[in-house]
Amino acid sequence: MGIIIDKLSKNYGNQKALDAVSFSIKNGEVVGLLGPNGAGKSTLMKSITGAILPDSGEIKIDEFSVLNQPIETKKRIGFLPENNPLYFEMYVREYLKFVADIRNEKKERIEEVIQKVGLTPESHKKIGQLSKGYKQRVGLAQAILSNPEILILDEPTNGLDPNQILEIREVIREIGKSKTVILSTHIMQEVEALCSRVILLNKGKIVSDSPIEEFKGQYKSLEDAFRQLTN
Ligand SMILES: Nc1ncnc2c1ncn2[C@@H]1O[C@H](COP(=O)(O)OP(=O)(O)OP(=O)(O)O)[C@@H](O)[C@H]1O
Repeated sequence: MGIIIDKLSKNYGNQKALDAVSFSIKNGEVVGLLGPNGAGKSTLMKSITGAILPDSGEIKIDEFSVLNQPIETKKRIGFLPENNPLYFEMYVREYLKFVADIRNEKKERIEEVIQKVGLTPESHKKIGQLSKGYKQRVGLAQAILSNPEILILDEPTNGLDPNQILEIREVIREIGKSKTVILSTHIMQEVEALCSRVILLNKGKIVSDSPIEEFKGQYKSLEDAFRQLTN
């Protein structure tokens, strides 16, 4: 059970984005996916969600294949993409109802997720009127709407101010208690605060995969590890 990734490769033309990446994740793990710009993190995350197709290799979610049983695998995943695409003209509840309708979720779930991500004080507004931190909460709300087992969060705190970073982190920590989470970030403190395991990608390959304590034990700091392994 969990996620199994086997020899996953993806090229964009001549650009190798993923090069025979293999690893597995057990249910309940919170995995930090690190790597320099262009390392392949988003490509890996989008491949797990089924949003893009790999050139070769296989991904299984529980016993289901992302390629051959996409409905089963998509049901199990909540995804917050990089840059959090949202409909700015929609009101918060209108948007979440739209998502709930697409996914056949009960209306009651909307109020539950609004509360869970701390959106209540701003939930009467149009999405375009929200601050970046609150927009991010809307993105998280849609990701957890169907109560998925797995959450994939692509740079969830990117561009937020320090207060909002801490608040969103707290929301992720709370949600992550009962889910399998893969999150990408460039903020090392975020990995320390949230993750039990670190996978470091460089040029489409895994250059390190270990429990956070082990990873930290081998280097002076996470920044030091990042520099040494990706330079
Ligand atoms: N649609 C695309 N067409 C062409 N090349 C792409 C496309 N998407 C990604 N790439 C390339 O594939 C490589 C991996 O990109 P990817 O976005 O997965 O990296 P990343 O680790 O998420 O980077 P970042 O930290 O900057 O978000 C990069 O060289 C990127 O330019």
